Amino acid sequence: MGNLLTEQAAQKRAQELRKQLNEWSYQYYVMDRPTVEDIAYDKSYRELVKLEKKFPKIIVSDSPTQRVGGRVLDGFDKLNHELPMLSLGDVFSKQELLDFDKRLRKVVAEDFAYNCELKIDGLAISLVYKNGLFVQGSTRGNGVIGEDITENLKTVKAIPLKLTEPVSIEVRGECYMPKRAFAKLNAQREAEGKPVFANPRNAAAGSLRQLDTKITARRHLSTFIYYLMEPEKLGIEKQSEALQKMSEWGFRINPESRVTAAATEIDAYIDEYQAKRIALPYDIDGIVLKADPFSVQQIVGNTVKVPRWAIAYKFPPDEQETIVRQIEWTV
Ligand SMILES: CC(C)(C)c1nc(N2CCN(c3ncccn3)CC2)c2cc(C(N)=O)c(N)nc2n1
Repeated sequence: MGNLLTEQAAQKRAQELRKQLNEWSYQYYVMDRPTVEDIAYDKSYRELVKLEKKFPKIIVSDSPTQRVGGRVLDGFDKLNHELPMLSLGDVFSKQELLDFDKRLRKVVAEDFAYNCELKIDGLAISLVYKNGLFVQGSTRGNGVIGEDITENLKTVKAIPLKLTEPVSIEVRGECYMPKRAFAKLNAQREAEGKPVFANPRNAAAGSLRQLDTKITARRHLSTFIYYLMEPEKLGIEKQSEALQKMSEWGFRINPESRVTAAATEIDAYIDEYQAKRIALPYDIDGIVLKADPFSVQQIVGNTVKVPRWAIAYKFPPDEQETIVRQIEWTV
C-alpha cells in the first residue's frame, strides 16, 4: 500500500481485516475448529498492525491487536461485586446428591429438571459487557471483593471483546489452562530451572496474577462461561437457555452440559464423566447440578454463601490421574 493511503481508506481496510481475523479467531479459540493456516492469519494480522500503527486513531477496542497485552501493571485494583459471586455447596456421594434433590423437591411444588455441568477446575471469573463490548473482568476474590484483571483477561482469546448483540450483561465462568498447555509450560519451566506448577488451576491462577500482561498472553488460557447474571431481565427462563444464548453471543460454553429430568440420569452423567475425566483436555473436579428453571432459584433463593438450587458433586481424588497426567499430556 503506497503511503497515499488516506485515513479513511485505512479505516475501511482495517475493518475488513478485523472482521476476517476475529472470525478466524472465533472459529479457532471458541469453536475449537481451526479454519485457516497460521501464515494466512499472521499475514492479515501484520497488515492490520501496520495500518493501526500508521493511523492510531482507527484502533477500536475489539481489534485483535488489543489482545497481545503490553502493559506492566503495578498491581490490581480491588473491585466490589455488585452481585456477590456465591460459593457452591458440595457433596461427595450420590446419596448426599439424592438428599439434596429430595430436600429441594420438598420445597418446590412444581416438577423441574436439572442442568448438569462439568465442574471445570480453574479460576472463577466475572466478565462485564456494556452494549456488547467487554469492559471489565475480575477474579472472584472472597465473593464480594475481587481483583480487576481486565487487561489480563483481554489476552484470553476465548473471551470475546465484542458480542454478536449490543447487550449489557454480566456473566460468570471459569478461566483454566488446558492440560496440554500445562504440560508444555511445566516442561519449559523445568528446562529453565524454574519451579513447576502443581496443577493446571495453580498455573491458571499464576498466569492471571501476572502483572506483565505479555506473559499472561502466552499462557494459552481458555474459559468456559457458565452463568448469566439477572437472566430474568432478558426474559431467559432456564439455565440451559442461558447457556444457549451466551453461546450465540460469542462465549465459549462447555459442550458436555445436559438437562436431566430424573435422578437416575444424573447417576449416568456422573458415571460417564468420572470415566471420561482423564481423557478430557482440561481438568474437572466434579459436576455441578443446577435447577434448570430460574423460577426454582426465585423460590428457594440463596443462603449467605451458597445457592439452594445448585450443588457441586466432587469426584473422589483420583491419584492415578496424576501419574497419567505425566504420560498422557507431555508434549
Ligand atoms: C452460578 C453458581 C453459583 C451456581 C456457580 N458457581 C460456581 N462456582 C462457585 C464456587 N466457586 C468458588 N471458587 C472458589 C472458592 C469458592 N467457590 C467456583 C465457581 C460454578 C462453577 C462451575 C465450574 N467450575 O465449572 C460451574 N460449571 N458452575 C458454577 N455455578
